[in-house]
Amino acid sequence: MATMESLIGLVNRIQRACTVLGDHGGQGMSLWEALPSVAVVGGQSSGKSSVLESVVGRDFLPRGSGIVTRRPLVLQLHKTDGGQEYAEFLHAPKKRLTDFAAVRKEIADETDRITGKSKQISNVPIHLSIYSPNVVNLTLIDLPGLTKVAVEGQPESIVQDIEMMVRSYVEKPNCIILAISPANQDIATSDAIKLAREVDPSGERTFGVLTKLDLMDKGTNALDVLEGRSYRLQHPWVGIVNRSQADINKNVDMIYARRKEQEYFESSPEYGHLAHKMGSEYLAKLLSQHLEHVIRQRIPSILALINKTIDELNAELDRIGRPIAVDSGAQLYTILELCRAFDRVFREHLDGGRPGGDRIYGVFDHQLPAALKKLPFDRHLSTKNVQKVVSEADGYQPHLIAPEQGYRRLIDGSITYFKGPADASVDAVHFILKELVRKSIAQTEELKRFPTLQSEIAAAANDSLEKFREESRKTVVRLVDMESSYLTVEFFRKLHLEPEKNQNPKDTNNSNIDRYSDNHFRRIGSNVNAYINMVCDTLRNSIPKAVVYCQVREAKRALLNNFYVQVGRREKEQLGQMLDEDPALMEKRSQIAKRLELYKSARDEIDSVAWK
Ligand SMILES: Nc1nc2c(ncn2[C@@H]2O[C@H](COP(=O)(O)OP(=O)(O)OP(=O)(O)O)[C@@H](O)[C@H]2O)c(=O)[nH]1
Repeated sequence: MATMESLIGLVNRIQRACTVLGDHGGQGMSLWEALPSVAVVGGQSSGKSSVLESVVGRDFLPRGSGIVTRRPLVLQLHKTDGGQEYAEFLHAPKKRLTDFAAVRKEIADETDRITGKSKQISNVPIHLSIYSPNVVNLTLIDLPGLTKVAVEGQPESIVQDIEMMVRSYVEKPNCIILAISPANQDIATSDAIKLAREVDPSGERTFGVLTKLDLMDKGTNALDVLEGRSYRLQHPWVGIVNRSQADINKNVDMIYARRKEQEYFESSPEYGHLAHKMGSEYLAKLLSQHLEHVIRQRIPSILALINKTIDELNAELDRIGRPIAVDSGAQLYTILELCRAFDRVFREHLDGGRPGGDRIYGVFDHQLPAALKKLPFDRHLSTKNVQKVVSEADGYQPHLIAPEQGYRRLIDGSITYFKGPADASVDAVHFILKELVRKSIAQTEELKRFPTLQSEIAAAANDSLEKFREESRKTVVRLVDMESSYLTVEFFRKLHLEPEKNQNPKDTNNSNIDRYSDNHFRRIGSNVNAYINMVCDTLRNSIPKAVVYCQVREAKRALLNNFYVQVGRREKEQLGQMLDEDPALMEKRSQIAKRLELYKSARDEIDSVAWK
C-alpha cells in the first residue's frame, strides 16, 4: 500500500519533470493535465496569500496593497525528514534559498521580469518548490486575485484578463479548487464561489474556505456557511483565522499563529463543536487526503498516458532510426544491411513489385522497332545507289554472272546502319536503370537518415551501370558485326533459283541486254533489301537479349559487388563517416531518447509506488 507522501511526492516529481520538458499542458492531453493540483482562487484581499502561507507554515509571499500576485505561482511542497527548510525556483535550479524573505523578493522580481514594473499580469507561471519537515506534499497554484474594477495604471481589460487566466487553471477537470471567501462579506457575493460554481457545478472538486471569521460583526456568525446551509458543497467548509495585518506588522510567528487559531476555535462558543474540523492545519490535511484519493483514481489513466507516450516515442525513434553502433564490425554490418535493403527495393522495381521495370520492355517493344523502321534503306538501296556501288565494286571489269562484290558492299553498308539503334537501346536501358537506382535510394526507408551513404551507394551503383553499359555496347556491336562477317548462304541459293522460275520468255530473250539495265539493279536492290529485312528480324530479337544479359541481369545480380569489396577494406573511421547523419536528425533523436528515458522512469516510479 502506497503511503500518502510517496503518492503525492511522486506526482510532484512527475510534474517537475514535465515542466523541465516544457510540457505545461498546452495542446491536447498532456501528462501535466492528467495530474491533480490545487489552485487557490478568491477575490483580492480575501486572504489567499494568508491561507497559502499557513498551509506552508512560512511567510514567503509578496505582500502589498493592490494587485500583488500578477503571475500564477506553482508551489510544490515537499515534506522532508528533517534538516533545514529551503526553497528552490525552477528558473534558478540548484540555488537553495533558506531565507524566505529572499524567496518573497525573488517572486516579486521574477514577476517583474515578465510583466515589467507595471500592474500588468502574465499567465507564464513561476515554479517554486519548498522543502521542509513542516509541510505535507502538495502542489498549490496561487493565482492573481479576482477583481471587479481596474485600478490606476491598469488597462480596462484587466478584470476579464484575470478571470480568463484563473478560469484556464480551474476549468481543468484535474484542478482542485480552493475557493477563498472572507466571512465578513456576504457569501452570495463571493467571486471565488461564483467562478467555482461555473467550472465545477457538482462541487466535487471545490473546497470552500472561509477566512476572517474573527472580523465578523459582533453578534453574527458563519455557522450557516460552515455547516453547509448557505451554500452546499460536496466537501465540508473549512473556517480559518489568519493573522491580521497588525499581527503581520508585529512579525507574529506562523507556528504561534496556528496555535492561536486552534485556540480561537476551541474556545469559541459558536464554533467549539466544529473545532476539530477547522483551521489551516486541518485544511492542509484535508487537501492531502483528497489528493491521495484523486491520484489513486488517476493512476491507471496516468499510466495509460505514459505508456501511450512511450509507444509514440518508440515509434518515432523507429521511424527516424535508432542510434548506430560504434564498433567497426557492427558498423560494417549496418552498412551491408542498408545496402541490401536498397538492393531489395531496386530489384522490386525490376521484377514488377514496384513500377519502372516495364519501361525496359518499352525500349524493346517500341523504341527499338521504331528506330529500325526508320533506317534509310530506301535511300541506300535505291536503284541509283545500287548501280553506283555495284559499278564501283566491279571496277574496270563489269561482273559477268552476279555482282558478288557489289552484293557484299551493299550488305555491309546496310548492316552498319544497325549500330545506331543497337547503341540507342543500350543507352535507353542504361538511363532507365540509373533512374531506378535514384528512385530506389529515395524509397529505401532505412537509408533516409544516412545522406553520405546514400550518395556513396548511388555513386557505386552508377559506376557499375556504366561498366555494364560498356559491356553491353560491345556485345550488341559484336552482334551487328557478326551479321557482316558471315552471310546466310541459304538465302542467296534460294534467290538464285527463284528468278529463273518467274522469268517470262521475253525477259529470257533479252537477258543480256537487261543485265545492266535499271531492272537489273532494282532486282539487286530488292534482293539486298530482303536479306537486310531478315537480318533486321534477327537483330530485333537478339539485341534485347544482349542488353538484358549484359545490363539488366547484371544489375540485378551484381550492382553493388564492387562496393561491397571496397567497404570491406575500409577502416573504422571511414565506416563511421559513411554513417554520418543529418545533425538536426541526431539532435532530434537524442531529444526523443531523453524524453523516453524520463517517461520510462516516471512509469517505473509509479509502478514502484502503486504496487508497494
Ligand atoms: N484578522 C484577520 N485578517 C486577515 C485574515 N485573513 C487575511 N487577513 C488580512 O487581510 C489582508 C489581505 O490578506 P491577504 O492574505 O494578503 O489576501 P490576498 O487574497 O492574498 O490579497 P491579494 O494578494 O491582494 O489579492 C491582510 O492584511 C491580512 O492580514 C483573517 O482571517 N483575519
